[in-house]
Amino acid sequence: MSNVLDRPVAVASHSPLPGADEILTDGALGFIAELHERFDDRRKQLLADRIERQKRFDRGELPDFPPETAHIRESDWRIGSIPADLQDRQVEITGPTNAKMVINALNSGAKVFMADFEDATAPTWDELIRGQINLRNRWLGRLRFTDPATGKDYAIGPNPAVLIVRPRGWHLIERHVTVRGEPVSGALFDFGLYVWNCAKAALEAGSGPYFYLPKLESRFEAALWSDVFEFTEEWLGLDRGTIKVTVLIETLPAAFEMDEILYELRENIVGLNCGRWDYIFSYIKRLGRSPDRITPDRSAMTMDKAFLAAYSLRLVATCHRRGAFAMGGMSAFIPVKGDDRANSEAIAKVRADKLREVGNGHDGTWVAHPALVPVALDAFREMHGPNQLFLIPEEIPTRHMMLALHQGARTEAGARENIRVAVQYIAAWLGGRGAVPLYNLMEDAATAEICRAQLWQWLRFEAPFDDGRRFSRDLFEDWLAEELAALGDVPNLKAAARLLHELVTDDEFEEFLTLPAYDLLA
Ligand SMILES: CC(=O)SCCNC(=O)CCNC(=O)[C@H](O)C(C)(C)COP(=O)(O)OP(=O)(O)OC[C@H]1O[C@@H](n2cnc3c(N)ncnc32)[C@H](O)[C@@H]1OP(=O)(O)O
Ligand SMILES: O=CC(=O)O
Ligand SMILES: [Mg+2]
Repeated sequence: MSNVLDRPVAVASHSPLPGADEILTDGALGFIAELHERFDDRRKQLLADRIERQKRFDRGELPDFPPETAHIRESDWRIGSIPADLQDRQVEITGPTNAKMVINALNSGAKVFMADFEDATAPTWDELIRGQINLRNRWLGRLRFTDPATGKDYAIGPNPAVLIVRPRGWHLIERHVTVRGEPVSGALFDFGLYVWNCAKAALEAGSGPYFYLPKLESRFEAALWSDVFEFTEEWLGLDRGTIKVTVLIETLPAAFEMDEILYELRENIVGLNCGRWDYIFSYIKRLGRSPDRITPDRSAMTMDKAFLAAYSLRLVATCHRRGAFAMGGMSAFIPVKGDDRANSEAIAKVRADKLREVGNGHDGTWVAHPALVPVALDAFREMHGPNQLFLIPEEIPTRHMMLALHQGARTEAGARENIRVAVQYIAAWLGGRGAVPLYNLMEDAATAEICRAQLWQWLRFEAPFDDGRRFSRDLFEDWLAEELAALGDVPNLKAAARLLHELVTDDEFEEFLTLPAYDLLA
């Protein structure tokens, strides 16, 4: 069902969720319609530009620092002010927006909670709307939850984490809201609804409308966000620069425009973050058709080596020169239940990852689970202060280092793991869950993208494995069938397997697995 109003706004909703009418007001929908009318054509053009650029990468072009913006990289300028409650970003917990997790994350002892409508969320209408209601309730001081399974009551305690919201990337649409019959952008919907409903309440509470921006590919995409913010601040009567954002550098092209992204967003930006999982995915996606860039097993691509190490160091150097925070990223290890030894090993790996980030000069990091907050806080105590903005590394990784491929084997175990993880993750996503624990690792949209992208790349080149075999269509079909049989009766597994099969065997590389998956999402 949809209502098309004259000043175009349309909302289709499956079920009347309690509280939805309080956030989906005429004012909020009118504002989202304004965002759509003003900015959606540009969004679509920028997505088309990504595809054009991909054609050049496919012909062998490699990312480089744009010559036309050398003046931005070479001149001295700094970003605008950073609010008091964003000065200490040492440990940030991330997670989906359901009430229990929001409350647990706010109470976790982390400095910041990033409420995620992107990698950790399967964007069903109910999940999105409930998430927005929960975030608004946080600012209205009325967020509560009783777990029906345990009867336990949840409420926000003293000193909650600072709230930052991650809207979806530019590529996704929100099909339940249309303007002149066209679905609006998921990013503009998530951003618009939150900022409309919560900006003033957040400011009154001494915080502000803070966002993480995912999956940007260029300075032009940053400039689009900047214009969205300028318009929003004017529309809502906020001072210029009230909205504050941290941009994830999680695509290979964006890593070559970090200065430019900071510059375009200088009124609103406070830092960059190493979104390592999408970054690996982007490396495979953008350069994956080159036979000399066939990646090794996912587990061999670690942050201390090759293109990942180079980009972390370059991000620190770029940010600190401009007075911006250089955030680390997410270690995928999570606590292991019922096995003390495996748990200690997982914790030790997280600690080592966080100490590496401190050593690289990062100002803070991400964790996926409340039990990891003290581990990361302890590692970041090594910084001897709330941040390391004063630290400007002298050696800045070169273009060559930024493109260096990880070395390592491709193995049957690695391929089977990619199949198992991708298929189970897609099944969970189709069931409405965007982050899941699998084999003692946190898996979300970004990590699952790596799995399916590697399978596609290996199949395309019949990549050699360590045992002398090459990864062929027959092997893929056999291993997929065997892994599915071993998994047994998992909800949505058949649909997930069909989608994975299509993604891996198609000649074309699908930009995001969540695009075809969204068509299947109930
Ligand atoms: C690549 C990227 O983009 S990373 C960012 C996106 N990804 C994420 O945000 C993932 C966040 N993490 C999670 O979703 C979860 O921790 C998972 C899926 C990895 C693991 O989930 P589970 O195995 O169900 O967690 P587990 O059972 O250990 O949870 C124990 C308790 O901690 C809570 N918890 C777990 N993770 C979180 C979290 N990230 N935030 C808040 N609370 C959490 C649970 O709600 C549960 O609370 P309870 O004891 O009150 O019932
Ligand atoms: O969003 C974070 C990532 O690693 O991807
Ligand atoms: Mg990501």
